[in-house]
Amino acid sequence: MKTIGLIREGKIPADNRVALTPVQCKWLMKHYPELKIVAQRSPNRCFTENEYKRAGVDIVEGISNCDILLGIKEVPVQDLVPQKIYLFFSHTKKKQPHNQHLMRAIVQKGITLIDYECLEHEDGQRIIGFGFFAGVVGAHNGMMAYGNRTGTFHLERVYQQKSFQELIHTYFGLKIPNVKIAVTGSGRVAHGILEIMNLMGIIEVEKDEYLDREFSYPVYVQLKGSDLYQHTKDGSYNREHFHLFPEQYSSLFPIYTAQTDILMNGVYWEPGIPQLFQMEAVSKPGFRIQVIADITDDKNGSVPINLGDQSIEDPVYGVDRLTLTKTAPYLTGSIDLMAVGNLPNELPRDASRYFGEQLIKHVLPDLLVGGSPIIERATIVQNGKLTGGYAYLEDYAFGN
Ligand SMILES: NC(=O)c1ccc[n+]([C@@H]2O[C@H](COP(=O)([O-])OP(=O)(O)OC[C@H]3O[C@@H](n4cnc5c(N)ncnc54)[C@H](O)[C@@H]3O)[C@@H](O)[C@H]2O)c1
Repeated sequence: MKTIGLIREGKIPADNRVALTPVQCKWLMKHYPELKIVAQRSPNRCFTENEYKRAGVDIVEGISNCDILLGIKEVPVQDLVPQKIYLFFSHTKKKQPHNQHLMRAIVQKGITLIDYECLEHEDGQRIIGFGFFAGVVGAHNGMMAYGNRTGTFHLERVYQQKSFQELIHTYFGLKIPNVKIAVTGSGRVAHGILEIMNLMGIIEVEKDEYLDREFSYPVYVQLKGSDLYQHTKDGSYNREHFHLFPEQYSSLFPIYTAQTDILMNGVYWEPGIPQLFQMEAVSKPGFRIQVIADITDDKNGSVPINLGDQSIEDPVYGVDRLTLTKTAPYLTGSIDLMAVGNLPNELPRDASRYFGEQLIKHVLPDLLVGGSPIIERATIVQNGKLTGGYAYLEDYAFGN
C-alpha cells in the first residue's frame, strides 16, 4: 500500500491550487487499489474538504505516514518531513539565491525531490505546467485593461467566476473594437492567449497583412521565435542555436510596435535573450501600443517597461511614456501594463484539473511502480544526495 499526501501550501501569499482534484483522486484510487490518497487540512485550497471527503480522500493534519507528498509551490523549510519523496516547483535548478536555504534543508533532511519544472520529454519539451491558464487569464486581463482604458467594452474579473466555462459565458454579446493585437510565443502561455483570442472572436491574420493594413474587425497575429529574432550577422534563425546563443540575436519586434494596439507577451525569457523592444522606443511618436499584458512577467525582461509585479486584485499599472516611471492605470500619456506572477490562481480549479491530468498521464503511474527515465531526469535530490544531472548544484546545496 502506498499513500500520497496532498500537502497544505505554506508559501506566502497562500496558493489555492492543488496537484490532484477530488475527482482525479477518486479515479486514481479506483484504478490503483493499492493506493491511498490523503489531503492535509488547508484553509486556502480551491476544493473544499467536503469535496475531497466525498471522493474518499481523508483529511488529515499530520502527513508523516505518507510515502509521496505532492505540493505546488516551494515548501517552507520547517514543514519539510525528513526522508520523504516530494514533488513541487522548487525553483532551485538555476541556483536561485532565495531558495538556497530550501535546497540545503532538502539535502540535510535526506529528502527525495522531484521538480515538476524538470519533468521533460527526452527532447527537452516540458511535460507539466500552469502556462495555459496563465495565458487564458493574462489575455483576458489584457483585454479588460484595453476596455477600461478606452471605455469601449467592459469585462468582468476572472476570479469572480467559478470556472473557465462560466468565464466563457461572460463573453456573450461582447463586441471588441477594431484593434490589432500581437501575440508573442509558441508555448503553453501562447496557447492560452490564443484560446481567448478565438473565444472573443478576434481573427488571426498573416504577418504581412498585419503590418500593411488596417481592418474593419479585431485581429491578432502570432509571432513565434523565427518571427521575433534574427541572427545579427546573417539574419538567420535556428531554434537550437538561438537557445544556446541568444545574445547573438536581435529582436524583430520593433517593426510591429507601430502597428499594434495590444501586446500579449508569452515568450520564454531569461537574461541574454534580446528584449522585444528598447525602453526608449516607448517615448517615440510611432509607438502605437497602448496596453501590454506581460504574461511572461520578468521585471525589465522581454518587456523592458515591466517595472514589477502587481497582484490579482490590482493587476494593471501605467508607465509614463516620457519619464518611464510607474503611474496609475488608464492615464493619457501612459501605457498600461498587466503584470501578475500567479495568474493561474484566478482560475484555480481549472488550472489544478489541467495540471493533475498531465501528472496522471505522464508521471504518477510510473512513480507508483518505482520510476521512469522522465522521473529520473527530474529527480534533483535522491535521499539527500544530488543526482548526476544536478551535480552542478553542489556548492549551492552544500556550501555557505
Ligand atoms: N505570469 C504568470 O503567472 C506565469 C505563469 C506561467 C508561466 N509564466 C511565464 O511565461 C513564459 C512562457 O511560459 P510557457 O509555459 O509558455 O513555457 P513553455 O515551456 O510552454 O514554452 C516556452 C516557449 O519558449 C521556448 N523556449 C524554451 N526554452 C527556451 C530557451 N532557453 N530560450 C528561448 N526559448 C526557449 C520554447 O520553445 C517554447 O516555445 C515563461 O517565462 C514562464 O515563466 C508566467
